[in-house]
Amino acid sequence: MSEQLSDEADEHRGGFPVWTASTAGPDFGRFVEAMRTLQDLAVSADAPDDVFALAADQAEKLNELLAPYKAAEGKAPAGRAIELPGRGSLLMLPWRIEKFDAEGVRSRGVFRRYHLGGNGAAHGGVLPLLFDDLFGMIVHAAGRPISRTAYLHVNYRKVTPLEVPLVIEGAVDHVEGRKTFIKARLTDESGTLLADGDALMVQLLPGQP
Ligand SMILES: CCCCCCCCCC(=O)SCCNC(=O)CCNC(=O)[C@H](O)C(C)(C)COP(=O)(O)OP(=O)(O)OC[C@H]1O[C@@H](n2cnc3c(N)ncnc32)[C@H](O)[C@@H]1OP(=O)(O)O
Repeated sequence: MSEQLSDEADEHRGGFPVWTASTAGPDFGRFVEAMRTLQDLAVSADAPDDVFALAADQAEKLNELLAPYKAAEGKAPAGRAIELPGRGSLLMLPWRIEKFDAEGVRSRGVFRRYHLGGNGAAHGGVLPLLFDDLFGMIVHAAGRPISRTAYLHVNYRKVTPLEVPLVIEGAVDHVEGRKTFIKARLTDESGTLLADGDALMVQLLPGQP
């Protein structure tokens, strides 16, 4: 990430660094998808111990392969590969953005086995992650200065299923000075409301992390 911030940029970015999109090659996307499947299997496999021993050997080898390439924040393609689900970050939900403009942001995807909470439903903790990431994008798409979430409220209206195509959409509700108030809804493809949320994003002051 670039550390070269002009005074003018600082007014709109607080102490936030400048980000650039990743130019990762095609195999990065394949790697991320394989890792997502591995996450699904890591939380669902019921294998004999000798199979887990082999899996551990291979996972340790993979760690050895990648460890020399560990980079500072903003350098790795994860999180910056905007063409990939979840921007290529395993932390993010593997959803794809289909609308991104000043009127709002919409993305689609599924919760996978990795996101299981209990009795077939998505874990309650992953919904705020989905909403918070969307809220950050909404602020950016609306052309608001870089802001951080001051609060985030999620109403769980129905249990959220796994492996079912879902859509989340939200927009700026209103702005008061440094404060951007945002609302969003998570539905299934027939429009059934699963959760809705709202947040306050506060514009960073110059130098604020
Ligand atoms: C391409 C790049 C895209 C980048 C997107 C970046 C997205 C990043 C998203 C996140 O960072 S999420 C991470 C989780 N959030 C945090 O870690 C934020 C931690 N908290 C803070 O950093 C500060 O509390 C914060 C910057 C949010 C506000 O601190 P300030 O000292 O600058 O503001 P202040 O406390 O004076 O509050 C400013 C206004 O907001 C109001 N406010 C602040 N927190 C509030 C709250 N929790 N509830 C209600 N109102 C709140 C506060 O009352 C006040 O209202 P008024 O101006 O009307 O007086």
